[in-house]
Amino acid sequence: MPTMLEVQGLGHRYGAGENAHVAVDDLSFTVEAGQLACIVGPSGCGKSTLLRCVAGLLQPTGGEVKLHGDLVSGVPADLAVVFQDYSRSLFPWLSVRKNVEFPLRWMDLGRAERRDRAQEALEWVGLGEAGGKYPAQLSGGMQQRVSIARALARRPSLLLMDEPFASVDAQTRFELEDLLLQVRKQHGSTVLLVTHDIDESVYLGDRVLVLCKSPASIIADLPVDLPAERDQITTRASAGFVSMRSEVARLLHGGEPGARKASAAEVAAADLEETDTATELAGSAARDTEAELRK
Ligand SMILES: Nc1ncnc2c1ncn2[C@@H]1O[C@H](COP(=O)(O)OP(=O)(O)OP(=O)(O)O)[C@@H](O)[C@H]1O
Repeated sequence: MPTMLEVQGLGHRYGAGENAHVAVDDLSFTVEAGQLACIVGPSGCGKSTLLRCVAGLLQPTGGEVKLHGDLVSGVPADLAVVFQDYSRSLFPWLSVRKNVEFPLRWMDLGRAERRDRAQEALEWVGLGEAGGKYPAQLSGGMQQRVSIARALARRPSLLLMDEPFASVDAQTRFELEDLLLQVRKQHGSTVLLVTHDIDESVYLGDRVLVLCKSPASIIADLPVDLPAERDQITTRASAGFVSMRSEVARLLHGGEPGARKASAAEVAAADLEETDTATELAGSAARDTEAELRK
């Protein structure tokens, strides 16, 4: 696959002199077209700063970012960002459809095509019937779906997501994660997603880039060796998932990269945990379904 994104020696320092704060330091990686790469790191390590530099929203103080080989010096037209806080990124006075159409005004599209694209993107996220509503009439999870539709309507080459599911409840989070996997499969999207949630990074990613504490730099770049088809119950309970999750957790807690391979005993323990977790998750899914049916 061709390289979509190249980040080379990226650094960002806020302020100057005695008050300077280095948030990102000499960070390099590439993302191939069609890949879903997750960046995981502790709170405050510089994840959002990194993403803002990649998005062209912030001028890095060192290094460079290239999209399709072109230097990023402002927000590229074929890049879209989904932020954590949907309540601040949607315009409350515009209908859902108008919110999705809004960024299309800066593209060379007629009114009818803008409307069609917005409707199509709303259908991709399961909100084809909600175009006439206003954000306040939707749940938090639905509002975040609108934000995702708005990003997708631009048909970006690269979708950047900054903690996109951190402001919704656990059940909605699972639904939105699966929505992302489904959209990504249908459209072959290239995604760079930042999260502090280890499980989410392993569940979603083809690759997990682990960042160290501030200033952000990459301590490991791990391929996720799990089947492409993922499922909230069986994938999360699988031995491969459990082993990968422990590895990322170990690295985040200061472990040496590449120092560990799962032992037979650990895999056996993970298998036992797999059975317990699967039972627990199946029970919780059944309780949620019952609660839904009682409504
Ligand atoms: N505008 C700013 N001016 C000065 N320092 C800043 C600014 N924005 C962020 N920082 C600092 O840079 C560091 C990295 O911040 P950043 O928001 O990128 O981290 P993060 O990993 O995304 O955090 P979180 O996971 O909590 O959202 C933090 O120490 C933060 O206080």
